[in-house]
Amino acid sequence: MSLNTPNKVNPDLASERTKCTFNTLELTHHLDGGALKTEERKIREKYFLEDPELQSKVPMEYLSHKEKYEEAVRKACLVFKKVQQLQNEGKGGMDNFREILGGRLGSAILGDGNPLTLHFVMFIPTIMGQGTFEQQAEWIEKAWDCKIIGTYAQTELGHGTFIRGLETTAVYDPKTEEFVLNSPTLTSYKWWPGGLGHSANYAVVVAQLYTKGKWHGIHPFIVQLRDEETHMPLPGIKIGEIGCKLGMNTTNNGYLGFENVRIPRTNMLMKNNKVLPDGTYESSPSSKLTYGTMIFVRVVLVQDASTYLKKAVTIATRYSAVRRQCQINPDKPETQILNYVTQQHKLFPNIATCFALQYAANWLWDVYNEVNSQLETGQLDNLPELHATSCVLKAVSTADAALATYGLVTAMCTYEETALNHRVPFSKTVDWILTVLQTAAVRKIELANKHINDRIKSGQSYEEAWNNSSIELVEAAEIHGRIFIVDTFHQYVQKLDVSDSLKTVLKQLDQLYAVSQALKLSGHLLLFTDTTAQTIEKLQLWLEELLALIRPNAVSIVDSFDICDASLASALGAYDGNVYERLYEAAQKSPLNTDPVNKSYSSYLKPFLKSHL
Ligand SMILES: Cc1cc2nc3c(=O)[nH]c(=O)nc-3n(C[C@H](O)[C@H](O)[C@H](O)COP(=O)(O)OP(=O)(O)OC[C@H]3O[C@@H](n4cnc5c(N)ncnc54)[C@H](O)[C@@H]3O)c2cc1C
Repeated sequence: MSLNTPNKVNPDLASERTKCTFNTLELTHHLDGGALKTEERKIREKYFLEDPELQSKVPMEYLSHKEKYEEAVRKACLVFKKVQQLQNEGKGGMDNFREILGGRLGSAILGDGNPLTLHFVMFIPTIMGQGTFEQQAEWIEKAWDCKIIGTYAQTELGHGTFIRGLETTAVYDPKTEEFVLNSPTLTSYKWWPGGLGHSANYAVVVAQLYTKGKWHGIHPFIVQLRDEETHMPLPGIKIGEIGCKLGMNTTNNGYLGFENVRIPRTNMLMKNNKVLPDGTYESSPSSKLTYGTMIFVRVVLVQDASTYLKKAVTIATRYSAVRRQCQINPDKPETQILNYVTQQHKLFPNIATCFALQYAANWLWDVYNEVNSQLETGQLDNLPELHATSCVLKAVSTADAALATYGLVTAMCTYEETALNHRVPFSKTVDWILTVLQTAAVRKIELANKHINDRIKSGQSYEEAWNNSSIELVEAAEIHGRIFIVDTFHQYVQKLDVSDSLKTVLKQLDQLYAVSQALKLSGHLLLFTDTTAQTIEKLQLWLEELLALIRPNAVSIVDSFDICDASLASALGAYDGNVYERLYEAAQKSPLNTDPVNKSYSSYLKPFLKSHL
């Protein structure tokens, strides 16, 4: 089926599209970053999604765990060969990789994860960020050309969040100028890394460094895991896949143990810290630089959260326009479920969230690149702020996206100077919402800080007091993250150079996002600001007004995301809205439907039925 070429469009969906008050193509171009970017994206989608080799003969969901992995490796290799082909034709660039590895195109081809993603998302960036020029020269080309496939092995069975507690050891032996890697316990086994099970033959391994009998903390090492020809695990490498998980079952997450595995001294990534041939250790100005790759991944995750949410709301909004159920007026026919305000309330704030997260992700991407270039010149001042903002945005965006698809900044507040003690009378503006949310955030932090100090005065250590106050601290961080997203959305919309009709729609979405967040945080507003119950009521009415304003454009807004049917991979969300035909067609692909009577009938059901219990 070609991309987004409508068959006969469902009449309800067609009628929704006639109500649109703005130019959907203008919005598509705006979201893509310009008409040229839209064109490039469409060419890329056609190039990948219309390749018959990238389609599965039997839908992946019906395969066994092992078959799924094998099919995923087949597709992943083909995908990266095709990316390479694009690079060779001069059509390369970051966008190919971001689209293929990220939510939009990547998840369309490999919906349950790509076993080679870690190679591009973490192995290569870690070498680029933490390798010396010599190390980059040695490894990057091989890695780019996929002569080797790497992963990033940090987490251990017993150690996740607490990275300093990792147990894998790398002990320097100056006689041979090698590090000796060991996994002293079961809890020290690496656990989780994507592609580690059976795909990668190299890994960046994070281990505790010892040299001249002294411990120097965690450091990254490039370790060969498998023979480059036979792919057999090398001596001393204990490796496998961790098994079935709730999701991402084709990412080939693996485990890894070491028994006296020797690697050359030059395999320690030494841009920041060094071990000289005689074992002398030279440390970097900031040990925090080791965490750079994790920040990169968080930045990408915020973008992906927006992409996944766009897919989800496209499917849900189109289906809600097609599906008719019950009556609002008993003497009228069944109504489109999109007419129920509760359904609009489920959908439209999430549509607004797609925009909010995309603008926040754009901001984060720009700041990430800026801070990275500052790091090159040894300037570290903005690293903590980037770390904190990327953490909270990742947490808020993925949680909100997960809530919709399924069902910290630090205690040092940046608004301290705002001194918001005066009364701020209600006005139906996003600026008013921002002001009261900021006041609530400041007071929340003040209160958490007071509780930490009270606990310290009553004899608790600072760390205990922090842990005991951490519910409030996390809530304060979450409020801060949400204010940040509301603010970024609002700023973007103010500056936009688009037609008046589109600006009107984006302003409605901006307001809807802000009002939804204010209502979500209404408990804090009532507690910490002079917001009254009457004001909350006004916010609620404003929300309902916005839902009604957005209603006529809902289908057209999600159409503007321009996610083709092959990428949506949904019977309910296809552009033509022929949901019932598509559901029936999809059911026919179930392997259970190949035989009219399944063999379990004669084996179990029949004897059971005839046994006269
Ligand atoms: C799909 C997937 C892919 C992954 N890929 C990789 C990979 O490629 N490479 C890799 O190295 N790792 C990978 N990981 C591992 C991932 O980095 C860890 O899961 C993550 O760091 C959290 O560690 P944990 O799961 O051990 O949780 P834990 O550290 O055990 O934390 C469990 C919970 O305890 C609480 N907690 C822990 N510490 C604190 C604290 N200080 N304060 C308050 N609460 C706390 C939190 O609520 C947390 O959610 C992957 C994980 C998943 C799920």
